[in-house]
Amino acid sequence: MRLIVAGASGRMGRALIRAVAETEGAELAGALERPGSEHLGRDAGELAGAGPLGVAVTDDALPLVAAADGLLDFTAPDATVALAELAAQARIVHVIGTTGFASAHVAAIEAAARHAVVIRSGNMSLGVNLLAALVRQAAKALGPDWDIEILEMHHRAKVDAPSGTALLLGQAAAEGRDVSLAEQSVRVRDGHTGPRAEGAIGFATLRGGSVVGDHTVILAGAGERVELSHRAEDRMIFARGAVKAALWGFRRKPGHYGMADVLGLHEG
Ligand SMILES: NC(=O)C1=CN([C@@H]2O[C@H](COP(=O)(O)OP(=O)(O)OC[C@H]3O[C@@H](n4cnc5c(N)ncnc54)[C@H](OP(=O)(O)O)[C@@H]3O)[C@@H](O)[C@H]2O)C=CC1
Ligand SMILES: O=C(O)C1=N[C@H](C(=O)O)C[C@H](O)C1
Repeated sequence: MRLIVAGASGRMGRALIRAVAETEGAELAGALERPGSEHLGRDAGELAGAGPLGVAVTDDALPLVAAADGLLDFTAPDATVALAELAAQARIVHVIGTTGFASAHVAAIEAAARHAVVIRSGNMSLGVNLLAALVRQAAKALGPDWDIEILEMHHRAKVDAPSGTALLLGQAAAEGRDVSLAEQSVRVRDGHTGPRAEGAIGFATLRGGSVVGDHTVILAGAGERVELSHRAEDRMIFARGAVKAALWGFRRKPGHYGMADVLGLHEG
């Protein structure tokens, strides 16, 4: 499968190039960066520490998309929406790891998914997607008397909050309780907040240092607490998940899929 990596010089872009290079059945067909990037023209493999791959970083998406089978995209919301339109026109698989979308971005991605395979997840690791299934089960089993709080910590350069993973875990908890996350979520607390709202799903965000990604879902009952955690130690877990998703999506029918589809984690 011929794959393009967007945001090739980014933290994830470099990991994705290495993941494509190490995966049988995948081949690097292009590496994209924004116009003006200091990395344009460089060999993508050398940029990523994978050795020369004979693919130069470019800002010209059109010819790449026309000749590829899939696009791995961990960039930024506006860039992802523009790439979704191109991927849909070319009917190639678009794997989206980007987070921090507003509802208008999601609507544009859903429109693109009517024409091509889109696989989007706030976290492409096996561990977090298994954790989401466990959170859904715990929220359902423990019921509304147990308060749910989601704590996440990431490196100092992360620009969006709560993380895509925290929102994914919040969604799993809401599904377990059969409530709407949008109606129950409390994303910020400050000042005289009053007591905790009944049924709330709370989020807390920490930023600092080089933390790849830590998430804990706390279910707090009267006199006891259950904590379900995941700690990412290496960005390759996300990159390998993204390549796996692209291979899974190749020649599948158009639609908006998630990692639970790729990993077969849908349970009752
Ligand atoms: N779903 C998952 O499993 C994971 C998701 N992520 C998400 O992936 C995204 C990227 O993370 P990370 O690699 O750490 O971030 P980086 O900032 O290191 O990389 C982002 C890359 O995208 C490029 N980019 C940004 N905006 C544009 C644009 N408008 N047009 C073209 N290129 C653009 C950046 O270029 P420039 O530097 O020039 O701005 C950069 O090369 C984030 O949303 C993050 O939350 C991260 C890890 C795992
Ligand atoms: O920006 C990051 O680094 C990460 N972003 C994703 C998120 O928002 O959850 C996934 C991972 O935790 C790393």
